[in-house]
Amino acid sequence: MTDSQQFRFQSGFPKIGIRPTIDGRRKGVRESLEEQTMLMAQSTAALISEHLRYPNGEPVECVIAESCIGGVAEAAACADLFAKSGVGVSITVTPCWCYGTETMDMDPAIPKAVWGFNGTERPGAVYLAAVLSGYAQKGLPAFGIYGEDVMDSGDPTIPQDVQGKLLGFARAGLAAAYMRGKAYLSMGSVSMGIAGSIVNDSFFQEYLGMRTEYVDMTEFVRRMDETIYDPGEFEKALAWVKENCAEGPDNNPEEIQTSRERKDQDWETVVKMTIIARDLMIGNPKLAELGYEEEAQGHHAIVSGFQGQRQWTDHFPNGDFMEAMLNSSFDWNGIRAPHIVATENDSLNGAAMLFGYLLTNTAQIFADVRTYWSPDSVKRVTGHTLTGAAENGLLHLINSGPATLDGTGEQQKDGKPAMKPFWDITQDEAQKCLDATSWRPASVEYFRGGGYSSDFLTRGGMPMTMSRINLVKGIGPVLQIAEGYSVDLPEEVHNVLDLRTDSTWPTTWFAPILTGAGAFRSVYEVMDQWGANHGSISYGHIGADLITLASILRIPVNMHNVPETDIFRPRAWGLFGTANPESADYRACHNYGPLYK
Ligand SMILES: C[C@H](O)[C@@H](O)[C@@H](O)C(=O)CO
Ligand SMILES: [Mn+2]
Repeated sequence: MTDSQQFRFQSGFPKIGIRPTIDGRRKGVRESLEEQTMLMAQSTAALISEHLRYPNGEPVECVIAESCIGGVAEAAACADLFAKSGVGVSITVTPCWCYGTETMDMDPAIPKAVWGFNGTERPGAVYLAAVLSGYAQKGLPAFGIYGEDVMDSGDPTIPQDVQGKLLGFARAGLAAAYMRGKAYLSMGSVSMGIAGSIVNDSFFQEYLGMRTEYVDMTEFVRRMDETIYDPGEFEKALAWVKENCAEGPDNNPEEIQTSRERKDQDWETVVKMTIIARDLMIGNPKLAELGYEEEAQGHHAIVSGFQGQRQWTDHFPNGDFMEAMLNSSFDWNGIRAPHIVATENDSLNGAAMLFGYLLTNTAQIFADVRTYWSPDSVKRVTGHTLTGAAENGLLHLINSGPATLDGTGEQQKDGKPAMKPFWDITQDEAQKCLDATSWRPASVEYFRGGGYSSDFLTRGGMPMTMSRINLVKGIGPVLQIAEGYSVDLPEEVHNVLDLRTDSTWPTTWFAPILTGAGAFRSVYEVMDQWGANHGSISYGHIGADLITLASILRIPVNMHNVPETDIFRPRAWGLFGTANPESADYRACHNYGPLYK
């Protein structure tokens, strides 16, 4: 990892705190349980560190309480240790009965779970039920975990179903803990009246624990004019771009095409914009060496958005190259963690991208949800009958070039197209993503200031999840989720459909999985129920993790196609009703309110 990457992660990562709770009765009971209880804590920590990684690729760290927790004094000592150690998520583990309210984790801002060993020699699951009733009574949502099958006392293994819940909770808890205290950086203001780019400080502050930072786009002009960037990096980047970013044909009517000279100048501008946007987000120690200590600090941004349209793009090259490169897992500095940047400053799509990124450590595709192509419409204009995952119709996901180049699908997992965490991406795969992308001179009617849009076609067969946050006055944020697949169309069919729209932009053909109910009755219905013009698309079926994260943040989910058996929310959600989990979710989120209010 390069220095600038380390610098970016300098504020460190939240740890997972493990709390082994125990029956406090000495002279027999406690002594007989110490070893088994501590072992549960150790094996939980080992499971987490083995399977989960931080955004810089290092294993997630756990902190185990110094002693088992048999009562309030030990609970308080553990809370002190956790506060000192940077613990952001807690998991309580026990094989036995313990005293509920005396041993519980009382910190309201820490996502919490309890694993009660399912044995019958000692009643871990009875403690679990008792302490969860305490959490419900005290308004502190907690996740409850116990295995389906009864185990023998002293069995040190973690059953598969318990592993799944521990890891699912830990992934979502860490995502919530990591975004806390970071910033959304709004570069510019509202783009073309898009409501999601009215960056809402209450949403970020109260639901995500984040700041909102705002810079005017004139800051880019100042930094370009006054050379407030690393000129050495600029030269390196420009040479790399000439080598690796092939310019595609100009699609503009001949009379409005820009000159070669202007196009070359645009390349220089978009490369500078990319470096500047990154420096604005995370800072750059190099700027301090150049005499710009304040600028070197950056805005502590974990996600940003660029207004672009219209004032900027009416005069300067558009933000597509900058957004696409920052969102990708590689650039002239090599393979690295993606930066999360929302186009058109759509901060609500940016927040969904952030969720997807923190849950998977992979890049996210930003796209317009542009067109529902029914099987009949495709047949009418191309003569082609849609089959396979696409048989019920397709959504055309396409925007003016901000999508991550990882979205080409040129990386592989088990020989199939994939998007991977940066530490699993090979040089060859990064190169293939670049080679599959051409940079088309921007459509000048839309973008008077020129620039370049990335043009690629996502490979089919990737499991994908599209999500989006919408703000509803009177409710607050709600999350929508659609799991599905990217789809390959025969080349001539793709060309006919793509040429009807802006063919200089990247396309993902997406087929949501239908369930036959609600918004997932049909592909048409999914498009019709989408709450805004944009979606964030993640590799993999991550709907269950998104639902767990949303419940931690008290954001209700208004549509999803995740199988009910995969859904994991705090135990108290069931106390709001069990026959209709969707409306119970709304009532629970409303009851608890935002996590940081
Ligand atoms: C060029 C156009 O303004 C596009 O950028 C527009 O279709 C959008 O992406 C709206 O979200
Ligand atoms: Mn858009």
